[in-house]
Amino acid sequence: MIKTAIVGATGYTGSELVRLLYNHPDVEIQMITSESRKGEPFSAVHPHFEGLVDHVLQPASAVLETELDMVFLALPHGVSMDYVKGYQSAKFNVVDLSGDFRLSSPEVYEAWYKKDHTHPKGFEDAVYGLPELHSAAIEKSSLVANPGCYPTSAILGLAPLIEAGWVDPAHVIVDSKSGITGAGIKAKPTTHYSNVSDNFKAYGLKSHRHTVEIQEQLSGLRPEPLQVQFTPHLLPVDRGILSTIYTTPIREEVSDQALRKLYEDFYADAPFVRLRKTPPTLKDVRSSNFCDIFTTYDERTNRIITLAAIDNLVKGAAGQAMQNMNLQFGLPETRGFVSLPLNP
Ligand SMILES: NC(=O)C1=CN([C@@H]2O[C@H](COP(=O)(O)OP(=O)(O)OC[C@H]3O[C@@H](n4cnc5c(N)ncnc54)[C@H](OP(=O)(O)O)[C@@H]3O)[C@@H](O)[C@H]2O)C=CC1
Ligand SMILES: CC(=O)N[C@@H](CCC(=O)OP(=O)(O)O)C(=O)O
Repeated sequence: MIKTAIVGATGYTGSELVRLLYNHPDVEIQMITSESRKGEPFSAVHPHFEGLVDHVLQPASAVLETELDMVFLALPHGVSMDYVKGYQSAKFNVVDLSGDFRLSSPEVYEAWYKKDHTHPKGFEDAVYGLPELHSAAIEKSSLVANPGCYPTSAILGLAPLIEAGWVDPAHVIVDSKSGITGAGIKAKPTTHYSNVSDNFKAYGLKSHRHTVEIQEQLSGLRPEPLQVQFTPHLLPVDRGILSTIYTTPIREEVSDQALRKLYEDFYADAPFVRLRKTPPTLKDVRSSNFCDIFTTYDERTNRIITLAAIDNLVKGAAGQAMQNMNLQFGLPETRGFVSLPLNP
């Protein structure tokens, strides 16, 4: 059994990790931590786990005093980096759900996150945890930087087109919409009920930190300079992301049939990417680890439109983290995933 700790489990991704790991046949949830609620049962914080997961919440400092094989960090960015620094000589594997080690260098991080990085060495060790692109490196890594939710949908939607050189890399437009759990559990004006309910808005224009994450990952697939215009939006739903991606083909022959073949070949060994024949909806992937993709060519405008849908808490966070853990421990990527999409 993989003895596992979840650090920061009073938040949304932490509790989602517990929900998924509970059903994993090779995992024993050894420890769940919280600073703000330590000493209370996990199920007192998340009552839907009552009678299922009643572990007493430990302080995160207990991680280093316990025999563990696996630690998930479900902490805010800027907080995770110090934990990773403290785990340098530990024997367990780590998947960090924050953005602290996803980018190429501390300099790029500091430019986009507008904060200092306290553990630059982590960038040398961390592997970007998108299994569809980096499974071989993830298998060998003890520190995985789990991707952001928006980047997961955008990169999976674009990777086949970029790698094949089918589209103009200088003009890629990613228009994404996310449910409110993407913003974390802490109440803030932007997540206030009356600001979200019956409303819809764009935010982070020109400057959202996921722009550089998407750009860096896609740039690794192709030598030409790549420029992404990324605009996130907040939907009045609790979970789910739908990204609508516009690209301009630079090869002569593009058709729906050719696009389908390109994506099928690229994702031949990707069990969680479903190539859809119709545009996916959020509920088609809700609660599952699927990324559903639909792509089509519009002859009138000479554009390719690609849609990618994920559950931000599953494929966009906790599910992807469990998929990465499976790879780190030499298990099939799909091991332990039992939840089918929840629709309605
Ligand atoms: N929500 C999403 O859809 C996604 C989130 N992520 C990333 O995953 C990480 C966790 O996200 P999420 O679960 O949504 O976050 P939440 O805000 O819901 O939870 C974070 C938890 O971290 C703990 N924590 C420890 N130290 C601090 C601190 N100094 N300030 C605030 N909280 C602290 C808190 O628990 P306690 O105080 O009890 O210890 C809190 O419950 C983040 O880095 C986020 O960016 C990535 C992809 C998608
Ligand atoms: C709806 C919403 O607010 N979403 C978050 C992104 C969530 C996520 O994946 O963020 P990390 O890169 O920090 O892990 C945001 O835009 O900041």
